[in-house]
Amino acid sequence: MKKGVLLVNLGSPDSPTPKDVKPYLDEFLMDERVIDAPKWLRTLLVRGIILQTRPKKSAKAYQKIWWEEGSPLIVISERFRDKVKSGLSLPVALGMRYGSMSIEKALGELQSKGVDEVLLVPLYPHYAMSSYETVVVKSLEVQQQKFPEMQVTTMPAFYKNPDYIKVLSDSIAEGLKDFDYDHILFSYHGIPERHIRKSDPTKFHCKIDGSCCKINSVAHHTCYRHQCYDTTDRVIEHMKLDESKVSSSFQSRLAGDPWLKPYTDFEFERLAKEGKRNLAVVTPAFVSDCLETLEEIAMEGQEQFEEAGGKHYKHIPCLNDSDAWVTLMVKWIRQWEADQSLPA
Ligand SMILES: C=CC1=C(C)c2cc3[nH]c(cc4nc(cc5[nH]c(cc1n2)c(C)c5CCC(=O)O)C(CCC(=O)O)=C4C)c(C)c3C=C
Ligand SMILES: [Fe+2]
Ligand SMILES: [Fe+2]
Repeated sequence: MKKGVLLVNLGSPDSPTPKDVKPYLDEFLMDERVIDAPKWLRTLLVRGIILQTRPKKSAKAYQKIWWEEGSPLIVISERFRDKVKSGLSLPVALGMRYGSMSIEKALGELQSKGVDEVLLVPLYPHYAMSSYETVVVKSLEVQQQKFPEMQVTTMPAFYKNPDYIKVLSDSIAEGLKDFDYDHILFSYHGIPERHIRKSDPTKFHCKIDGSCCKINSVAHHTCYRHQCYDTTDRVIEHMKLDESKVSSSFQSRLAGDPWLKPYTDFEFERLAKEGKRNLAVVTPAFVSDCLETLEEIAMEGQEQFEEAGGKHYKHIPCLNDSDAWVTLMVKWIRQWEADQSLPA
């Protein structure tokens, strides 16, 4: 069999205009793992309400961060793919869960190179039904329908892998080199609390009560909240940080039901009001900078923190196409190529 790699990230609209943002948001929010209501209700919510106003608002936000070459998330993911590819002798393709750079096109590219054994790499460190799981389900659906001769192996969420924690910690240390922080906020993308309960295979462990994520359980394999806190704890340990100067929060919520707390925007205010003057923010739920880090955190976050009395603010970039991150991905892929082993 001939091996190849499929990297998958979330995707972006084709351009930062309402005309292109609308179909992208439609595909994204009509995903039953993102808005998990019955189809009739999801259609009513998304097409009847959200898509009436959000494309215009989102397009404005995209315009603030858009690069000459295109969407930062796409451009960074392409640079990452190219660098990973140059460290390997097997084909590497990049697909997006939503938008025009589809998973189908990427698998087709691998097929045209004779690949029939694929390592699927969802570019998310943590498991959530709205990120990692939907990439896996969609990729397997496309494989079964269009490429039945292919075999697919999936890389697990790597949030606690010691090599990943080292690469993340080193990137944070680099970002803090010229910044005399008095607090570091780990801001993760939020999800509705309901999704945590839905993904709990025991159906009783995850109570989101402050302690369940610390008590050992099989539920942690699919508990996004546990995995986020675990990443923060491991970085604290690796970097020997003062625990009292670090906290975690969840950003980017949509209106409606309760999302994971504490909410990042409320934390900016709380930390400033508590007298924190110099705030560093790291966003480890994303491997590539994107709308949610470049606009919501780097731009809006700074404004919110400073308005509440904060003085100095620094967003530490994601791993992006840094040499250390590329080298680690190449190492994981080579291990799979050699003996099928996957990072744990
Ligand atoms: C950690 C990864 C992500 C999870 C989990 C996630 C859940 C999630 N997202 C929405 C709604 C939106 N997210 C949007 C942008 C966006 N989300 C992620 C990652 C995760 N989302 C990324 C990387 C991006 C940026 C994409 C880019 O092009 O840069 C958007 C679009 C922008 C906007 O209108 O705000 C929406 C909408 C939900 C509802 C959800 C879980 C239920
Ligand atoms: Fe999102
Ligand atoms: Fe949990």
